[in-house]
Amino acid sequence: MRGTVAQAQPNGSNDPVPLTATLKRLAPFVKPIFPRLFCGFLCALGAGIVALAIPQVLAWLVNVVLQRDGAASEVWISVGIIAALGFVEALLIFLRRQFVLNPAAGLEAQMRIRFYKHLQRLPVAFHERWGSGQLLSRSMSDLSLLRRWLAFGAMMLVVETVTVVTGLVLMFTHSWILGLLYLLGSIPIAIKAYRFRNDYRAASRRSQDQAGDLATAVEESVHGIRVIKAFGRGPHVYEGFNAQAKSLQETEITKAKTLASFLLTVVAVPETILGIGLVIGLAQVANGTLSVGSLVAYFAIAAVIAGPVEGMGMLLGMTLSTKTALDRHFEVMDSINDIASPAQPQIPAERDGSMKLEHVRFAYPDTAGTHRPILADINLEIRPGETMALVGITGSGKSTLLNLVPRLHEATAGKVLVHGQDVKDWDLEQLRAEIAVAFEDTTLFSTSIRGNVLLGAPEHLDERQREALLAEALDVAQAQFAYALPDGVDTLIGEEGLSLSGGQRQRIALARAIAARPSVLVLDDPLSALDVRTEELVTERLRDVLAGTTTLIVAHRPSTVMLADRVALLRDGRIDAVGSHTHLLSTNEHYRFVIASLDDEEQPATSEVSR
Ligand SMILES: Nc1ncnc2c1ncn2[C@@H]1O[C@H](COP(=O)(O)OP(=O)(O)OP(=O)(O)O)[C@@H](O)[C@H]1O
Repeated sequence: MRGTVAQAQPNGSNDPVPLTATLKRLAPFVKPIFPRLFCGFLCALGAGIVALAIPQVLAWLVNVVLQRDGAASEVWISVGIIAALGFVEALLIFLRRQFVLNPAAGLEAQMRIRFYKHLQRLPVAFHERWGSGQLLSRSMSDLSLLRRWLAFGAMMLVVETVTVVTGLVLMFTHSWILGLLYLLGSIPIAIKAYRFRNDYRAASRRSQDQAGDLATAVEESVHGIRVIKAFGRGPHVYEGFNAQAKSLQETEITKAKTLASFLLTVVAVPETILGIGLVIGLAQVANGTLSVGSLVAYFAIAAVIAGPVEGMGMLLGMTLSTKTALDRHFEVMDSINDIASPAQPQIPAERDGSMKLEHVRFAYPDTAGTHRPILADINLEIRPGETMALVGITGSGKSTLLNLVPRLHEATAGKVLVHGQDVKDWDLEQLRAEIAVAFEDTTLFSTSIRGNVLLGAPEHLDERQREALLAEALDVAQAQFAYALPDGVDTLIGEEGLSLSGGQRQRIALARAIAARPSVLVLDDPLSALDVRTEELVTERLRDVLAGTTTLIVAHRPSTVMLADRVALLRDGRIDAVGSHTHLLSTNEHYRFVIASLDDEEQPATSEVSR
C-alpha cells in the first residue's frame, strides 16, 4: 500500500502555515476576479446595511408616528419603506450571487487544471509515495471548499463583521449602557474564538487527511477487487476500512463538538446579555432616560445581528477548513519535479538508434543510504537496431533499469545515452516520443481500443495513416480480437481495461508501444500473460517489427530471450555478462541457473537447458 499522508508530507499538521502566508499565495489567483468579488462584497454589505436600516424605520414608526397618533398614511408609508427595504435586501443578495458564482467556479476549475497538470509532470517517484485518494481529495473536495469559501464564506465573514460592528454602533446611539453591555459580551466570545481556532484547525487538518487516506483505501479495494475476492479477504479489508472510517467519524465528531461548543458561547452570551439588557432597558424606560422606540430598536438590532454573530462561528470554521485545504493543495504544488527538461535541451547530432548505459548507479529515494543501491555500476551498450534481452533473478533490478531510459526514474550517478546523447540533455517530451514502453503490468485507459492503441502515435499522421498504423499494430500484437468486440476497435473498454483478459490487455499495450513508431523500444516482459501459441505468433511478427528498432526487453521466458540478438545478464547491480543466448548458456553458470528457473518448459531454450 502506498504511503499515507503522514508519510507523504511529514510537516502536514505539525508545522502550520500562518493564515496570512496562505492567503498571500492565493492572491495571484484571486487578482483577476477581484473586481467581481468586490462587487459581490458591496452587494452583500449593502444587504447587511439595508437589513440594519429596518430597525431604524421601526424605531421611527414607534417613536414618532405612533407616539403622536400619526395618520394612517404615515403608518402605511413606514410599512411600505420596510417592505421596500426587504425587497432591496433580497435583490442585493441575488446580485451578490450573480457577481461571485461564475468567477469562483472559474478559479476552482483553473486551480484544478493547474493541479492536474502538475501531477502529470511530477516524477513517478512522487506518485509511488502519495496515495491516490490523497491526490483525489486535494484536487476535488479541497478545491470545492475553496470555491464555496470565496463565493460565500470570505465575503460573508467580512460583511457580517461589518454588520455586527455597525449594529453595535447603532446600539450605542440608542443607549450607550445597552451598547456597552452588548460589547462586553464579545470578551468571552473572543477568548473562546482563540481556543476554537487552534482546536478546529488541528481537527480540520486531521479530518481532511483522513478523508484522503480513506479515498485511497476505497480506490485500492476497488482496483484490487479480484484479488480481495479471490483470497476471501473481503472481511479483513472491510475491517481495515471500518477502522479508518471510524477514525474519520471520530475526528468529524471532535470537529463538530469543537464548533458546537463555540457556537454555544456565541449564541448563549448575546442571549444572556439581551436578558440583562431587557431589565436595564425597562428600568431606563421607566425612569425616562430611554424612549420605548429606542428600546424596540435595540432589540430589533440585536435580532438582526444575532444571525451574523452566530454565522461568524460557522464562517470562522469554514475559513479554517479552507485554509487547511489550501495548505494541502500547495503542499502538492510545491513538490519539486526533479525530472524535467534542461534549460537548454540539446538535439542529438544523429538519431543513430544506439542506447548506452555508462557506470549507472541507482537507489530508490526512500532506501538511499540505508540499502545497497539496486543498480551499482551498470555498463551496457545496445547497438542500433539490436534487440537486447535483459535477464536476471527476480528483484535483481531489471524493471528499474528499464525505467531509467525514458527517465521515469533518474539515475543516481552515471549516464544513460540514447542516440549517443545523455537523456538528461534531451527535451523530456522529445525523449519520450523517441522511446515506447510496454510494461508487464499493463495500464489501459477507459476509452476505445483505438484510443488506447494510438495513444502515442505520431501526431502528424492523417486519418488513413492512423488507421493503417492501428491495423498493423493490432496485427503484430495478435490483438485481432478487437475487431470481434461489439463495436470493433471503437469498443470502449472499462476502467483500466478490466473488461479484457490479462493476455488481451497485454496485447493492446504491446500494440500501443508498436504504434508509437519509436526508434527505441523498452519492453518489460510484455508477453508474460500470453499463452504459448499466441506468444509464438507475437514473437514471430515482433521479430520483423523489431528489426529496425533498438530494443531492450526484460525476459522472464526463454521464448522472449529467443527474440533477442544478444542477452545481458544482470546480477548484483552489475551486468555480469553479455552475449548470445547459446554463448552464455555454455559459458555462464549464473545464466544457466537463471534460465533454468524461468517459467516455460515448452520452449526450445528450456529443452536446451534440460538436455
Ligand atoms: N518504488 C520502489 N521503491 C523502493 N524499492 C523498490 C521500488 N520498486 C522496486 N523496488 C525494489 O527494487 C528491487 C528491484 O526491483 P525490480 O522491479 O526492478 O526487479 P526486477 O528484476 O524487475 O524483478 P522481477 O523480475 O520480479 O520483475 C526490488 O528489491 C524491489 O523491492
